[in-house]
Amino acid sequence: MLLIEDLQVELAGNVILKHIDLEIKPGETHILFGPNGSGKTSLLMTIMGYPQYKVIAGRIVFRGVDITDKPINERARMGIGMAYQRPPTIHGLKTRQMVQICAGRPDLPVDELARKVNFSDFLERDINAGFSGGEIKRSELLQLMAQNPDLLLFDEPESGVDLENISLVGNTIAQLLEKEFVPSQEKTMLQKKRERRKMGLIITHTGYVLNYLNADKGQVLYNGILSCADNPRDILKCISELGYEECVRCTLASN
Ligand SMILES: Nc1ncnc2c1ncn2[C@@H]1O[C@H](COP(=O)(O)OP(=O)(O)OP(=O)(O)O)[C@@H](O)[C@H]1O
Repeated sequence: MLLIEDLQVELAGNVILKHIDLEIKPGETHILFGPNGSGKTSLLMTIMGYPQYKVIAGRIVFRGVDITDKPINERARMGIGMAYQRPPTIHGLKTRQMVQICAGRPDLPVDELARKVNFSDFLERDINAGFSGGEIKRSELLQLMAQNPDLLLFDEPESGVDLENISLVGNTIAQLLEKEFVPSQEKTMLQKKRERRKMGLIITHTGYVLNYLNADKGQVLYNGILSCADNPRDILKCISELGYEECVRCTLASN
């Protein structure tokens, strides 16, 4: 389980996340909505452990361990992985090598994994060098497939992806989160659902990803404050019809 309690985060002298409480149970996927600049990426980067996001109060607990002060590599080892919105280009490091590093083992069937996300032609290119927006998203997915973490953080995985590849991205995310399964005679759908352990936190503006997986909960981050918790499709409808401020109004009214 991921448990965030009363988290406050400062970036470049400004408090960008205020009193965040969040709980993601094993098997759950949460969706994070919010206007530009509201702090969504900052929340994911803080969970991942980037030191420039300074935790000034509160704590982050992952699988029962307080990870608030733990470095990124240790969090990754514990099973946290992230698909970034704008990952850096690293000249001199081939995509194939990066994928092997993510897996932590040299015998990974990289070519087989790459075929699944239509990325075979990019393995010998330097990581992210000249990749288009959509290619970056598939590269990020490939790295996550290799790492196979228990908590997956996705920062706008569908943005910039063309219509042909959107189902590939959506279905790959569903597979990574163990959402996709065919009910068998031995196990019912409910039994399989209960066995799921992967946790997900996905930032989306468009909500396309909701067409490919069943998300358990949606939340709105507005001005650094988590301000609504509801069915993600209901939140998306509310935002498209009435705007983000309505989510804040709902929260204020219910408190
Ligand atoms: N390095 C930085 N120095 C100063 N301010 C920063 C820095 N990085 C981000 N910010 C600010 O922190 C705030 C939160 O940014 P963040 O990227 O978390 O927003 P977001 O909700 O993910 O936005 P978007 O939907 O546009 O991706 C913004 O006001 C942003 O300008």
